[in-house]
Amino acid sequence: MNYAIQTKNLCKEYKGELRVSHLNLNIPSGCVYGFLGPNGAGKSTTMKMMLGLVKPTDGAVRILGKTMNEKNRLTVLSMIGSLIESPAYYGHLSGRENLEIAATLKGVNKKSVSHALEIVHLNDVGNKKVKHYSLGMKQRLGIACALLGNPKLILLDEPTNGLDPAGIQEIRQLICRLPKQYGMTVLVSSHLLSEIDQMAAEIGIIDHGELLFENSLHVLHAHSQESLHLRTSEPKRALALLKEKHVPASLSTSGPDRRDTILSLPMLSDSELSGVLRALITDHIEVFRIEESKKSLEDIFLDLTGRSVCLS
Ligand SMILES: Nc1ncnc2c1ncn2[C@@H]1O[C@H](COP(=O)(O)OP(=O)(O)OP(=O)(O)O)[C@@H](O)[C@H]1O
Repeated sequence: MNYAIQTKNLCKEYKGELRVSHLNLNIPSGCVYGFLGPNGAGKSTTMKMMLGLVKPTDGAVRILGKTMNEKNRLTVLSMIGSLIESPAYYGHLSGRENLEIAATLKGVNKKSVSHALEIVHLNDVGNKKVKHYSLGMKQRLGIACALLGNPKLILLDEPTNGLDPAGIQEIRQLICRLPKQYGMTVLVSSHLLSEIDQMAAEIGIIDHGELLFENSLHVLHAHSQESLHLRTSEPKRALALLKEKHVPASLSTSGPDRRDTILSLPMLSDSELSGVLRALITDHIEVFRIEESKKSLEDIFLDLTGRSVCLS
């Protein structure tokens, strides 16, 4: 596989504490990679190390096939765009003028300003003063700035923080378009699994500086099969009966004091379920209630890693 970023044993220590610990990330090229973790997990520190803004205590960062070192740092960084902290703008200048200044500072052709404004859908308001922009527009301008010079890779640290739902939606759609339309790799961090779920193909989950999970989102979802839960008059006898019929079933408890014993089954087709119900009723077991449920991504994550992380 082709990787846009790989980190090898990447560590950062602050005041004697490892805040990023032996991180081995593998970020495939041409996708949106969601870098997830609760506040303080070490996401920003990791991204800053990728951008050479923070010096690793140990380990290495490989970007677009090159292991970053003092000699090649500037060449490597010229291939990356980033939005790490809230961008600062000149409010009395237009979005376009702000980008032109950024282009000059970056040594990028000013022609790329129009293209960047187009990608983030700000071309209509490019000549408006930034002080009149909404927060969402300012954030899109920040992404436009990251896009100057057509980088192959962009790093966005919590780009939807503080935005209203409409602004979040705009940024999300914009991020999803970047790999498809422009062949870019996007590394986007968030503390919200639900948000990453809507835009990333690959995810890495970090907590207390350690990588807990890295895989495609499909793998998480593959574990999220729906299941059926039956409340019956005699759960134990129902379980035995279904086992006899080779229906994979199990018992679990629910309710306020966990007093209700529930029969859980994998999702069945209509005809399979009607067969199960017929067997129970024929055996004089009453079925009071049937519910369908789907595991939340947090639950799946807990099953996979044995660790509970608050990502909602
Ligand atoms: N310059 C610094 N000096 C000392 N400690 C730091 C420094 N920068 C970050 N830390 C600590 O490192 C840990 C990871 O911080 P980091 O900002 O990377 O987390 P994060 O996952 O990006 O979370 P958030 O979204 O809250 O920024 C935190 O405990 C933080 O206090």
